[in-house]
Amino acid sequence: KFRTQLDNRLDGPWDSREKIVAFSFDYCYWSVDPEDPKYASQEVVFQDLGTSVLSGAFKGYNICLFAYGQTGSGKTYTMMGTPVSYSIHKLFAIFLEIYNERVRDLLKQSDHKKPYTLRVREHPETGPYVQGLSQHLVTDYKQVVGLLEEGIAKRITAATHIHDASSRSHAIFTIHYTQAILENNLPSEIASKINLVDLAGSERADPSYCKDRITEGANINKSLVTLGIVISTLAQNSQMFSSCQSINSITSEGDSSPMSSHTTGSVSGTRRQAYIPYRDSILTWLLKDSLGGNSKTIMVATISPASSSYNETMSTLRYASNAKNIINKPRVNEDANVKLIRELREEIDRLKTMLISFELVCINFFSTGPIVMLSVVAEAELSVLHLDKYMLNVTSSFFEECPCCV
Ligand SMILES: Nc1ncnc2c1ncn2[C@@H]1O[C@H](COP(=O)(O)OP(=O)(O)OP(=O)(O)O)[C@@H](O)[C@H]1O
Repeated sequence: KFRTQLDNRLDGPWDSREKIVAFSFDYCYWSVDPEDPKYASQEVVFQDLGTSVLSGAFKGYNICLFAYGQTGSGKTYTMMGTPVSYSIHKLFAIFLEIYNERVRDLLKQSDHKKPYTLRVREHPETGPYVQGLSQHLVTDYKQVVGLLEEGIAKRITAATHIHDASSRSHAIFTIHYTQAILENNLPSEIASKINLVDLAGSERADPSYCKDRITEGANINKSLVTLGIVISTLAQNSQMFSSCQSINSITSEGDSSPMSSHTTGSVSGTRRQAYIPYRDSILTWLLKDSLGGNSKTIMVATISPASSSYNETMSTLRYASNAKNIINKPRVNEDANVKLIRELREEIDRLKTMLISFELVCINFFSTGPIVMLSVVAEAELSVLHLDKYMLNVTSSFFEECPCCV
């Protein structure tokens, strides 16, 4: 549990009352002074978060790790500076930045006289993607680091009041990881992706900045506001969903019939989920799946211990606290055909068991029945749907002829 103590003397020199605000998070790190015994190094952060990212991706889940926080509070350092070494097989990497609501490829050589932007499109099954983004094959960790460094060097930075080399764009580095496996003697593929998202720092508008800097700041703030709305709407929807789930379980406790829980489910279904404005910014559109869909998502909130950063710190903590209420629906991204074959095989096994139990019950009354049914099982290997049909036919004629049923 994280507990922060904030002094609101900043509100005015006359007010020295102490304010204690408590937030709960999964991990909390102190990394201000390396000499401090509580100091959390990059290795510690990696042990807690990085290893779960890698193992999740290895199991076939989409993973997203994104850093949110005030300018200069350590987002890029946390996201990009982790000194990890792990074995990598064949991966594809892409790296993009969103600057002033336009997407740029950070790994493609471009003619600087002609700044080009890429279009975001949405695939009905795989979701939003950037058209024409370069993909890079990587076979070892060194190459991943090389691409990261190359992209970071191309990112647009500028000096802010707090940070000399502040990132003025949101950056998304994605690793597509495909594993070929043999499951139940069937060749299969598990595809996952790891999204590392380094957001541009939030900062209050300063009228002393030049026009370009103000436009940049306005775009950064606009997309962070949209991200905030998306996160809080997703959190509300998730809470509504879990409260409906608990109402369902209470209602269905008194009635054991499967229909009753189904009916309650449809009642809860009538409670409308709020619309999520993903497409209001490129950032939220591209992170659609990571924020409220098929992804295990970790948010790293970076804050400054300076009392002058009180407002930004509170805003970041509220953001992160809201994000914690979102319930995502991660699933293993396996080959759809292999999944179907596995489910059909399971169904065949289930039906075979049913047939055997029929055989045991009726063997005394209808000696040829089991033979007929076993031949049906052989056919069912070709099509389970047909087996359902055959079963109905066979069992109905079976009972017509069965002496005890006549
Ligand atoms: N835990 C840390 N230990 C040591 N140095 C750090 C740590 N976190 C950040 N820094 C240093 O602080 C400076 C700012 O960090 P960083 O660039 O990561 O901030 P940021 O939040 O990404 O800023 P912006 O949003 O403005 O781009 C960098 O020089 C970085 O090396």
